[in-house]
Amino acid sequence: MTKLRISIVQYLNTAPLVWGFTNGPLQGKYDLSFTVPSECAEDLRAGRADVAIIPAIEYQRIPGLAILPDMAIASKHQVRSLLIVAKKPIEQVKTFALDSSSRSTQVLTRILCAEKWRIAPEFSEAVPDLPEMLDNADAALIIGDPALRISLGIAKDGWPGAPGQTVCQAATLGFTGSELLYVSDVVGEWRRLTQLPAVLAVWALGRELAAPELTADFLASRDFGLAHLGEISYEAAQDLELPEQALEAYLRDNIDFSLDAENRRGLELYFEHAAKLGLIGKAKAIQWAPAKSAAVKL
Ligand SMILES: C=C(O[C@@H]1C=C(C(=O)O)C=C[C@H]1O)C(=O)O
Repeated sequence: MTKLRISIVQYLNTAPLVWGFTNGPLQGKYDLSFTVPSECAEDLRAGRADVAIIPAIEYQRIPGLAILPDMAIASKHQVRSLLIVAKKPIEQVKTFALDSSSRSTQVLTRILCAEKWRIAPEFSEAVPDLPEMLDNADAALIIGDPALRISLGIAKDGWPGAPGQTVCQAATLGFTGSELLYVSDVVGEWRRLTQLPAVLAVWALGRELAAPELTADFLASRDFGLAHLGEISYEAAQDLELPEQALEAYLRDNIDFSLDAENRRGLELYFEHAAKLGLIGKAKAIQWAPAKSAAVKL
């Protein structure tokens, strides 16, 4: 039998979800590939993958999908790896470069601009290179490990600005075209707007493939990952050349790997806002893949 193909986000935040597949008892069972979130969605849409972790908004844009229950890349209060970096206070921003690896957070950013900051900047997409983005726009959205690296840098050298913002010298982030940069955490801003968490990514697959045994493998892989956060952080610290303790704190405190009731409410409200702004059609209800009644422990 050929192995199911799984398309996986290459950032650290997804490592716990797949640790059972990459470093645990389910190693070798599936055919794994790693890329940025926007490409994971394209892999599923184009049939290059059978299962993918997709930006949550893409569930609304790709027909015929089911979502695996109880798991996600979500964040309750502050995420640290989804950042808006602006050359001026956010209310004055007129041009905005959006990380082309992102789909979910691009939409969150547009919602925040329209409904929180009441600005209507001109948006463009760009590869995640902060100095280049800020050479061409007043503000930039950057996601994933490159954003986490920025967060860890400004934790040392920045200072608090307006509520939820950090201000730093532009030079701290390797940018010379302005004196100060204003950094906002996208989940922090979303939480202040809605009092709810943000769900960034979900496991999705074609409905015909959804089966309790498959859901059970993904849940078991996630639980195996959560039991090995120390090991995951140790390995990531070597790869990313970032401090192990800070990476472990990020995985424990900033990322939430569940789809609990509060996260599901956050996700539904997000779909409603996106539909209201015309970024998706009318939001469709979530079709869940079936699960076994009791979790399996690896
Ligand atoms: C928390 C994050 O969430 C990611 C953000 C995504 C998006 O903006 O489309 C998609 C997948 C997630 O892995 C992150 O990458 O830092």
